[in-house]
Amino acid sequence: MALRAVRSLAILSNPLRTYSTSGPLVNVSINEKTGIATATLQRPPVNSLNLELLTELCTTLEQLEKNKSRGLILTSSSNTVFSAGLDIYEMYKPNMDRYKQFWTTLQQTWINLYGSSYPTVAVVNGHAPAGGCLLALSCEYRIMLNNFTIGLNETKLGMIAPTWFAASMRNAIGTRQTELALITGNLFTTDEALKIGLVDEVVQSKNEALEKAGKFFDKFKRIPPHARTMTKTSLRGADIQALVKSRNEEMNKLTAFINDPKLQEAIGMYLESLKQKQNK
Ligand SMILES: CCCCCCCCCCC/C=C/C(=O)SCCNC(=O)CCNC(=O)[C@H](O)C(C)(C)COP(=O)(O)OP(=O)(O)OC[C@H]1O[C@@H](n2cnc3c(N)ncnc32)[C@H](O)[C@@H]1OP(=O)(O)O
Repeated sequence: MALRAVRSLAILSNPLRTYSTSGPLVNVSINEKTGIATATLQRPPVNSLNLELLTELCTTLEQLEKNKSRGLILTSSSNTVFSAGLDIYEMYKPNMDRYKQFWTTLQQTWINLYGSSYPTVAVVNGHAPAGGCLLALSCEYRIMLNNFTIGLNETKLGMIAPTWFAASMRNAIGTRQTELALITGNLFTTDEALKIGLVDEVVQSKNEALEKAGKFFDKFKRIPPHARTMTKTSLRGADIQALVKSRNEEMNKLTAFINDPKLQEAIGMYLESLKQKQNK
């Protein structure tokens, strides 16, 4: 908390610096006038989150923090998928060293995004199941285009959403709705998501979403950044601390979980069903 306060106070005195962190999987552009960064996920066909994409995103978020970013818009280069969630191939017959690196990077990406000192908006311009929904939930504000689905559907896949996935959802829609959403593994339509507060606004086009995102950032023009950041930390800090404390324990459980032959069989069948869908 104290460190964050010092860092956020520094925002008041440091001028904005320009920098480039674009990589092949995450394009980063900075609006010179507003200082707002846009990170666009670009791993076709569905922006599934593999180790390489997560590493780029994690580094981008670290750079934005270091450079005292004014804000971040997280979006997708696809017209139909924001992110299909974790890359299922990272969990299917995994190499255990890579698997551990993958989870460590996912955890750190969440810590950086959920706990960022700068304001964050997800422009959800396509489907956002599971890990895709997690990314959106980790932002402060979600603007979604119509006719897509979003939710933490892990139970439908025979998996469990980790506690910090659940905490991110609870932060947005409260305990009751989170419990219902998680046990049913529901994927919400855009309108259903709006109704329960899983997204904040529904729009018809990406341009409209970007315009609304600008209005969200404008709200902070007259708010001292340190007050904003400390308030965010007071609301989200406990969730982050809970993961920081249980990181190793979680890794041990995940390792045992992923090596269960029944789970591997289920993942294999799920991958097959996704492939079959394409053949229809
Ligand atoms: C304390 C410790 C104990 C806790 C234990 C925790 C246990 C682990 C927790 C795991 C949490 C998991 C989180 C996840 O994110 S799992 C991933 C869930 N995601 C999904 O189920 C989405 C699957 N995809 C889709 O529904 C559709 O693809 C989508 C709607 C997103 C897009 O549809 P579209 O028709 O546009 O595209 P296709 O379905 O045809 O897909 C195109 C190709 O992409 C492949 N694909 C899709 N999704 C994924 C994915 N998530 N990973 C890898 N690959 C994916 C798909 O197979 C197609 O491939 P081919 O072109 O090769 O056929």
